[in-house]
Amino acid sequence: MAANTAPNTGPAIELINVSRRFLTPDGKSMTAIRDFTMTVERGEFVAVVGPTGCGKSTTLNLVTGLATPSAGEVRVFGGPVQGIDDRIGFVFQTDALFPWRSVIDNVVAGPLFRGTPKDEAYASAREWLARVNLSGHETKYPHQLSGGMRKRVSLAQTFINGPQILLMDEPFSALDVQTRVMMHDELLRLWSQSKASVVFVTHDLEEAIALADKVYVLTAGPATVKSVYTIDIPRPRVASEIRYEQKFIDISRTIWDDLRGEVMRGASRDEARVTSAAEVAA
Ligand SMILES: Nc1ncnc2c1ncn2[C@@H]1O[C@H](COP(=O)(O)OP(=O)(O)OP(=O)(O)O)[C@@H](O)[C@H]1O
Repeated sequence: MAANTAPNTGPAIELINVSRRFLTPDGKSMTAIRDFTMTVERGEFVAVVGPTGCGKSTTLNLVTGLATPSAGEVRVFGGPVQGIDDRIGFVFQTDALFPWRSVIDNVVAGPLFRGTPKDEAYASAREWLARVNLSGHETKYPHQLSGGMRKRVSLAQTFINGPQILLMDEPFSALDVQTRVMMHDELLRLWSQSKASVVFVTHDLEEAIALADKVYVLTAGPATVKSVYTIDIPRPRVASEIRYEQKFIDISRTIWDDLRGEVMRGASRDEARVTSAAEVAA
């Protein structure tokens, strides 16, 4: 496979005054993101929180190239976004596991696709499965695993490719609370060894604070950056414990005071939409 010749300077990700508009089914223009500016430094963990439907996933799609900006500029390692970039890995809410493949065959898929020799690829997959505590489960199929185990397979499947940027869109939101907190510690451990730059989209403010170096609070749509908070809680962090610390509670209260207004604004707009739709239908 050809070496990646994309530029490799500057911060990991820059969104500079980006706007993104979509056409609605009735032909009107709808602005999902407006004048959005965000910088993710190399090795930085950034969390993005905001009301439902405000435009969080669209920011990730702009980085992957799945969406193109209507105005402004998106840069990855100093260069424009051009097609699929093999330096970027993803973990989404729904698993991207092939149900017909065993656990190890799911994890090995990336390296084999990139041309890694078979023995080497399988050795690496076994190693990554050990790192996410799934040794002994290699030959099982996804349907035989719990939600948390499937998520750990997803992490191994992503980290095995050595992504320099990791985009995560509500990756743990389908898990129960206890499993989710365990996954936070798992993710922090893998991330601290990988030095990847992360953008983690979530509805869960506590999750954002426990994991991130910086938390971006977005406005109710169209999404703009309302505030950016630096989370000065030292690392390594134990996500399952720091949420009981006074400093964590104080940070949560400050950011929630800021976010609450946007959540209420988003909710009252949704309500108005439902009411007017009901009026049209009546
Ligand atoms: N391809 C598209 N075509 C038309 N509209 C779109 C498209 N993608 C997103 N939108 C709209 O843009 C807005 C923002 O969507 P987006 O999925 O980015 O929000 P979100 O904050 O991630 O949502 P949620 O919190 O529900 O996950 C929404 O109103 C959505 O309907």
